[in-house]
Formats: sequence, C-alpha cells, structure tokens
Amino acid sequence: MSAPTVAASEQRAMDLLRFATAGSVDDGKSTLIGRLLYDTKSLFTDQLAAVEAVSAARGDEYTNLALLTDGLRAEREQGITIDVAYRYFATPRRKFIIADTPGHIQYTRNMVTGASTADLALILVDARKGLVEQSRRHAFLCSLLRVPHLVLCVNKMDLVDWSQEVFEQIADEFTAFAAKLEAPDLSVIPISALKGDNIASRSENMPWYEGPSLLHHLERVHIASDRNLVDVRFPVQYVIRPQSTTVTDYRGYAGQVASGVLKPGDEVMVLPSGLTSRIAAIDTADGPVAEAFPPMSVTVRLEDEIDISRGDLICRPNNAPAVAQDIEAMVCWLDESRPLRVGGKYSLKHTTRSVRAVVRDLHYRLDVNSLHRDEEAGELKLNEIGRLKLRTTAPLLADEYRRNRTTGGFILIDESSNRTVAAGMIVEAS
Ligand SMILES: Nc1nc2c(ncn2[C@@H]2O[C@H](COP(=O)(O)OP(=O)(O)OP(=O)(O)O)[C@@H](O)[C@H]2O)c(=O)[nH]1
Repeated sequence: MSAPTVAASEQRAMDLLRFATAGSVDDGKSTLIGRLLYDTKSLFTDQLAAVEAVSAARGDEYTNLALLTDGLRAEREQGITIDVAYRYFATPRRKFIIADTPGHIQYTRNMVTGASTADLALILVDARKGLVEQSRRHAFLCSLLRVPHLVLCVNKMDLVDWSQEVFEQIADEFTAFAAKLEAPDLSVIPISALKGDNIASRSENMPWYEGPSLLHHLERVHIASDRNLVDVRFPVQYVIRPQSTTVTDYRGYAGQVASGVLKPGDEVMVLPSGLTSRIAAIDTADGPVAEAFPPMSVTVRLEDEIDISRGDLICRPNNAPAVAQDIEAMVCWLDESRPLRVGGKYSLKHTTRSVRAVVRDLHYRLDVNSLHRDEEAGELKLNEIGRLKLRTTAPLLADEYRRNRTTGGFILIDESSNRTVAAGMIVEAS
C-alpha cells in the first residue's frame, strides 16, 4: 500500500541533478550559468531587465549573462571560508542545483566542496586556449571525488569559427588524459555560452556535431544507478529520547540514509557496539514509511532498547563497514597557512562522528598533470594531493570511498583555527 509513496519519492530524488562547474578564470562559467538560467526561463524579469540595461550601457553587443552572477561573485570576494555559490533552475524533466565553484587555482578547496556531492561535473575550457593545467587538475579531482559523470564543455566556439578541427583536438587530448584516470562517464560538447549554441538546443553553426545540447544531456544523464542501494549505512545524527511530552515512550534515531534501503522488520546491527535488533518503524515528517533510501532523512525506531549515541551507525549484520583506527587515504590539502606534515594532529570529521587523528605517514605526493608519484615529498602544500596513513583516537565506521562517498569521505579540521584543512577519501580502513 505504501509502495506508490516510495516510488513517488524515489522519482523525486531521481529528478534532481546536482552539478558543479569548474574551469579556469574567464573560461565562461558565469556566462554559461547565466545562459542556462536564461534559456530555462529561471530568471525574474527584473533581474533580466537590469542585466539588459547594464549590457546596453556598457555597449556590449550581447546581453552580458555573466552579470547575472555578479551578485554571487561579490559574496565570494568577502572571503567566506568554504565558498561555493548554489543556483537552482528547473525544466519540465528535472530540477537542477549548480554548485558554482570559482576557477582560480587557490579555490581548489571550493571545487572539492562543490564536487563532493555532485552527480556531474562540468569542466569548461576556452576553445582558443585548449586544455590548461586547471582543466587537468579539475578532471583529476572529479575522478578522485568520484563524481560519476563528467562533461567537458569546449566554450567560445564562436571565436574559433566553429571549427570542428579545434574541437576535436581538445576533445582527443582530454579523452586521452581522462583515460589515465579512473574516469567516470565522459561527454565532450562544443558550445558558445555567450551566443547560446548547443546550450538549450543544437547549434546551427556546428552541423558537424552530432551529440546532444548541454541541457538535453543534463536532463537525461542517468543518475539513479549511481546510488548505492546495496550497503545499508545509516549514521545516527540525533537520538530522540523519551521525553516528558505527550509521547512518553518514544525513542528513535534520526539521520540521513547514506546508502542502502531500510525497511521495518529488517534485522540490523549497531556499530561500534555490534548489538543487533530489528527495525520497528521508520518515521518521517510526513508519517511512517515502508522504506527509506538515500538521501532520505528519517527517524528509525528499533524493537529493542539498546544504547545508541550520535555518531553510531546502523547497518545489516552481514554487511558492515570496517570499525577502524588505521586509515589509508588520499587527501587534498586545503590550507594555505600551514602545510600537512607527518606527525600533524587534527580533528577528523567522518559522517556524524568527530575523532582526533594523527598523520602517521605521507606515502607520496601526486603531480596531477603527469600523475607522477613523488615518494620523497615531506609535506603537502595548498591544493596538493597525496596519499597518507592516519591513526584515529576512536574507531571510524568506514567504507572505501570508491564504494561509498559518504562513509568513505572525511575532512580534517585544524583545532586551533577551526578551519577545514583537508578533504580525504578513504582507500583502506582497518
Ligand atoms: N565570444 C565569447 N565570449 C564568451 C563566451 N563565454 C564567455 N565569454 C566571455 O568571456 C569573458 C569571461 O566570461 P565569464 O563568464 O565572466 O568567465 P568565468 O569563467 O565565469 O570567470 P571567473 O568566474 O572569473 O572564473 C566574458 O567577457 C564573457 O563575455 C563565448 O561563448 N563566446
């Protein structure tokens, strides 16, 4: 009886695509975002009128769509720590959330933040310049963060006479680089963000291009199968204890389903205690449900009263993550003031759990252009990526990042400044 409800909410979850934009300065990200908002009629008329007026006053030949994101840029320049601007738009087929990540090299941290939850990353290059170091770096980060879908947009095709040859050369070079990565699904699209070619509809200026327009691709890219519905992972965010309120005997565990499907009656195990019970009910703001799956936020009630705290994890007895204090991980260093060094101590935040961690070893630093591993490196500076070994003071309930982006990812926080200094992806936990 509750099946239709589940199908409907699953449908809703699938209808949302989160994507991140990346590229270096001036490749046209703001223009592209402005164009997507414009072509999908996601702008308020007064926003559009203001942009048209400013463009005319500046003598721009075209409506300067990049101006639409100027407000966002101003916020950005105030130096908010993790600084990703989110924009929303929708078409009849899907809703979209864009994480607009600034292109300058020092903003790699923002790119990491934006891409870590993205279904798709869109990397822009300027057709006149071709691939630059940033394009490779971003592609590498997307592969490291396991963003399942990657789109390279070769922009400003109008400035290279819509040349098939220029496009193919860039596409070939990028495809060759992506082949060296654990590359996700890759598409390459020639566009002109400014003029709208291959954005909402196929361009008449590039009849040689036979693929879909960008929007068509974004609307149809298949993301449902990217979700892990196999491994039940439910990190407990809050324990709702019996209160002296109307419902005196209520005890539930609230959180967001990271992966897998939970149903009343399922046998579950709680970590780190290892105690088992069965799910009595699953509650949501709209009432009880017959199933919960990612990314639903629910409250789980169990048949037995067991001692569970925030940071514990509910899974299935025959499919549990590692309960581990020795962590092998890839990290991207995000702190400009101090490098990462062996012996450094940090606070490590993993799902709903915070523990302390010490860096035991730095195995190598990776050059993202050549993919060369420097085993002699003694530190990681801003934006550098390396593989290291960490030891935590209390166990993590962890999976490999490749298997689970939620229970496989973590951040390191500097305790004195409370700043996020690294994003990490677990390679092995024991
Ligand atoms: N001719 C042409 N110019 C473009 C195109 N797309 C963007 N531009 C121009 O390129 C310049 C930079 O575009 P922006 O959209 O501001 O670039 P950005 O990547 O957002 O820049 P940052 O946010 O500073 O990294 C602007 O002058 C745009 O008008 C295009 O398709 N064709």
